[in-house]
Amino acid sequence: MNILEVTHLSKEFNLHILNNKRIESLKDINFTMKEGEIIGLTGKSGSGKSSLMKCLYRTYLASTGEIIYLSKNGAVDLVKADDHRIIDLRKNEITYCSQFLSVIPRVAAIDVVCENLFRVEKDKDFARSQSKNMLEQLGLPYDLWDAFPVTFSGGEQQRINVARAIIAKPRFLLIDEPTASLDAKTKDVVVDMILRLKAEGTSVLVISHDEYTLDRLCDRRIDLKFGEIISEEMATNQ
Ligand SMILES: Nc1ncnc2c1ncn2[C@@H]1O[C@H](COP(=O)(O)OP(=O)(O)OP(=O)(O)O)[C@@H](O)[C@H]1O
Repeated sequence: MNILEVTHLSKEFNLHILNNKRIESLKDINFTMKEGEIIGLTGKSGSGKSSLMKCLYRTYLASTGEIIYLSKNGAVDLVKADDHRIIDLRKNEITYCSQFLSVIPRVAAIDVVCENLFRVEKDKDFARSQSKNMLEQLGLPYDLWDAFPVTFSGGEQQRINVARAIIAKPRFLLIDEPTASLDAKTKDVVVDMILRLKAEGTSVLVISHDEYTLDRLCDRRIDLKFGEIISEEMATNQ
């Protein structure tokens, strides 16, 4: 069953301060995604990968087209859905993990990771134990668990970001460069965590420039160039 059907999606920006200069970041994008599938979005810098992800999460409102998402409560067009529906989907089904961690200052790493789980898990001690478990698997030094992530290194922040995004096991995960600043061992831990989510039914759209990560994760790749899909390929291990 398809969890996502994207048809004739385009996104353009009108830059008012530059005399209404028009930038077409996505042009007539069409693809479908099966439930439980992992699709890798690839393409050079500026090809439109993040724009596509942001349209799916409704950070950007698409200029034209449809994004039909099959939610637990039926199909919804993410372009036309009202803001309440989008907020509800973000709370309960769709998680977006950007490349960079943004956090409230002075919240301990362990609580940042718990944030999404607190929404669905009433037992706070259980949520904290899940968070500790993830930080341990990701090799975040014990000393940092109650420290504030704003001061962490790039790789440490990335681990917090990924842990926070996947701890509540979203139904649909949009994840941008999950392994970019990680060493080989931690990269494998993150890839294994995402594959475990897939095994439990999560559908994943992942942006990555890392061939190893893409090879291990993806069922299919969609390659973008100048805002258009130039190829769609099944992974060789399929
Ligand atoms: N908010 C915005 N306002 C104006 N132009 C934008 C905006 N967001 C994206 N763009 C433009 O859309 C095009 C695609 O950008 P996008 O960030 O989607 O590329 P990308 O493939 O994700 O690149 P990267 O790999 O470097 O992150 C670029 O030309 C960019 O300048």
